[in-house]
Amino acid sequence: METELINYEKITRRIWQNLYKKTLPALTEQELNNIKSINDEISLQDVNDVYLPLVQLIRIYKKTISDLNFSKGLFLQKITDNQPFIIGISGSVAVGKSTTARLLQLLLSRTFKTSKVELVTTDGFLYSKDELTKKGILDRKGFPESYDMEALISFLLAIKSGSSATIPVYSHEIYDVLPEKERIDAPDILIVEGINVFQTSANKQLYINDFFDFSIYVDAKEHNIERWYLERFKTFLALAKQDPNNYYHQFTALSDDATMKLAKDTWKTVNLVNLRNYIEPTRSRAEVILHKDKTHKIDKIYLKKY
Ligand SMILES: Nc1ncnc2c1ncn2[C@@H]1O[C@H](COP(=O)(O)OP(=O)(O)O)[C@@H](O)[C@H]1O
Ligand SMILES: CC(C)(COP(=O)(O)O)[C@@H](O)C(=O)NCCC(=O)O
Repeated sequence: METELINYEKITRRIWQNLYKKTLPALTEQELNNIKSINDEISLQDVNDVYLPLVQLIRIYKKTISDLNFSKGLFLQKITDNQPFIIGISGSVAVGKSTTARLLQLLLSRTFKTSKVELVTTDGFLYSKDELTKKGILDRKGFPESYDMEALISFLLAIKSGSSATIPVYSHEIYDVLPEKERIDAPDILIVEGINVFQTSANKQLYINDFFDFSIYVDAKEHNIERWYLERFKTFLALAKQDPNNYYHQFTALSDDATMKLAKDTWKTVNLVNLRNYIEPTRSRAEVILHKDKTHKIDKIYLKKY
């Protein structure tokens, strides 16, 4: 990885944690509880050492972009509307994108108290199971062709121009897109999380990246991500045990060995192939790469130099 990332400043955790000048007040008990409710295994040390400096860096980007837009307006002799600040988060299936995104949403809401911070995941833009079946790509779920990228771009266009918009919602429980949509009220800050957010759209006129004011890639070694995928699979099965409507319910009758074999096969033939061919190649589009060790602890941070 080192040789590929020559345009990044590599920052050790020890250096990074000292970049935070403690201008934000310490987290309250209530805020710590809220963070724990996102994922009770989350390390609060990571929140202090890694996420608070990250929020401070985002604050710098936000201010710089807002100043630039103001100056552009002066140049054009036009009053420009305040555009929402959009953050993209990518990385492998099961690397911890949603956990990172939800934590960031909470920390940004706390930092920008008067701002509305919304979070969307691109899973909702997957074609439905019926559509994937019709296209003959049901076994390609998560690959670029399985997403309606045009719809994702239309959504981002609406939000960037200050409008509200609706998004389709994906459910891991039913393993499909839900019939009802979710309304996203014009936010001040939007976080867009998904494996495909640094990929190009089919018509290539607009890149999703063009909408991002800040971007993060969550990274880890393949064998660690595989383990997290298998552990999450087991959690999904445990939750599905009492619920026959849950997609994972069908696997709860299988032996432990058989379920683990199934999950390992899915990882190897679908998600790992996707990671190597389509997700990891987009890593260098991120401003910041957060690298996690085997315990989910962030051990290295890379910040784009140019
Ligand atoms: N910081 C973290 N600390 C502990 N466990 C985590 C952390 N981030 C993710 N996980 C666990 O790793 C698995 C994958 O995380 P998730 O956020 O669902 O990944 P993604 O959205 O990338 O698919 C889940 O089981 C989650 O509980
Ligand atoms: C819906 C997904 C493409 C998106 O992944 P996420 O990062 O949200 O976990 C993925 O979870 C998935 O379903 N992959 C297809 C193969 C599998 O069942 O894991």
